[in-house]
Amino acid sequence: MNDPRQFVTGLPKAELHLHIEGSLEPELMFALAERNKVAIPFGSVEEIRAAYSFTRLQDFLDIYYAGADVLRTEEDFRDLATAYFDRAAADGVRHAEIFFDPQTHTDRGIPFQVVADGLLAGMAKAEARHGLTSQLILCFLRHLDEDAAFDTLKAADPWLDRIAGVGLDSSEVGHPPSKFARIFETARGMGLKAVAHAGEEGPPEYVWEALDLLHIDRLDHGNRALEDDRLTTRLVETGMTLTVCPLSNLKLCVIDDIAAHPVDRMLKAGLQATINSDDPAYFGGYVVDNYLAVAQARGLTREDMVTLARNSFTGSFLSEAEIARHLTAIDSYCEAQ
Ligand SMILES: Nc1ncnc2[nH]cnc12
Ligand SMILES: [Zn+2]
Repeated sequence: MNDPRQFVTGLPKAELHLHIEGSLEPELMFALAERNKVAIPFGSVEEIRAAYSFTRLQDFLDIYYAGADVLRTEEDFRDLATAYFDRAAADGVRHAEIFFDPQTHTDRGIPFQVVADGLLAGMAKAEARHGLTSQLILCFLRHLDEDAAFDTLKAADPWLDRIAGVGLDSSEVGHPPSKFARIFETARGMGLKAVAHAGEEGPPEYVWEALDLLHIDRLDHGNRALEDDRLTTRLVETGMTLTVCPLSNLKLCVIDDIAAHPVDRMLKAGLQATINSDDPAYFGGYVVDNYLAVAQARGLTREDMVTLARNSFTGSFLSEAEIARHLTAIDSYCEAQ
């Protein structure tokens, strides 16, 4: 098969870095605004898309939190998740570990139950419809304080058997992982996995803190870890999975040009890099678009793409048996090419 898009689409893969609120496409934003009689500051879908021009993470976050205001009911969260899973399934995603930001909703008066049950309904539907499995990762907003994170974990208590782990997202610089050491310790003590955004805009020191203070199982982004050789060695030696998001890096100006993306340097260094879409509705592409963007810009081989797909399963929170089943599916796919 010569067409790279066809090859990458057919390649079984997992998506490990996806903010479900960041999959809210302008069309659905518009439809939900109408359904819920919520005023939005845009006259058309085109106007919304035209506003998606960012020079740094905070520009994006401001518009992303504003967009989430149209999400009001369980049905809205279910429809949001369903739209993402339908799109992901079309991209050959077999398993997804999705982030959600409960505080973005509870702070607007939307109960945790509405958010969680809506998303879980979408997840069940995706498994029935596409055989696509998924897990939920509850993210704490790092621009808020530790008490707010503890309140959120308490609100999540009845759902903890359906939540795989906790994460840390939002404005990175000025909000180091150390601010959340105690909540991560509590969450890990409850048996939850731990992930954190670090080294996206923040310095390598934040990645060190995520490792040493939050004891993360997976590192979200991690681009700036490459600035520190000792840190890179630590990540390689511990087999830490990095959830890398090329189009996000480009749109948020973490890199100036996609041709400067470090994913092949990461692979060459021995890092367990994976490819993900982060906030696809805002950054102009789903997971296959992200693979293809770096494949083209950095001359990745098919072998590299297979490595990235394999890493997405080995870095997932699936059981060993489930990981082995997906890796066998990748082998069978490659043999059939
Ligand atoms: N790329 C990103 N970095 C930090 N917080 C986020 N929330 C949604 N997308 C994010
Ligand atoms: Zn992210």
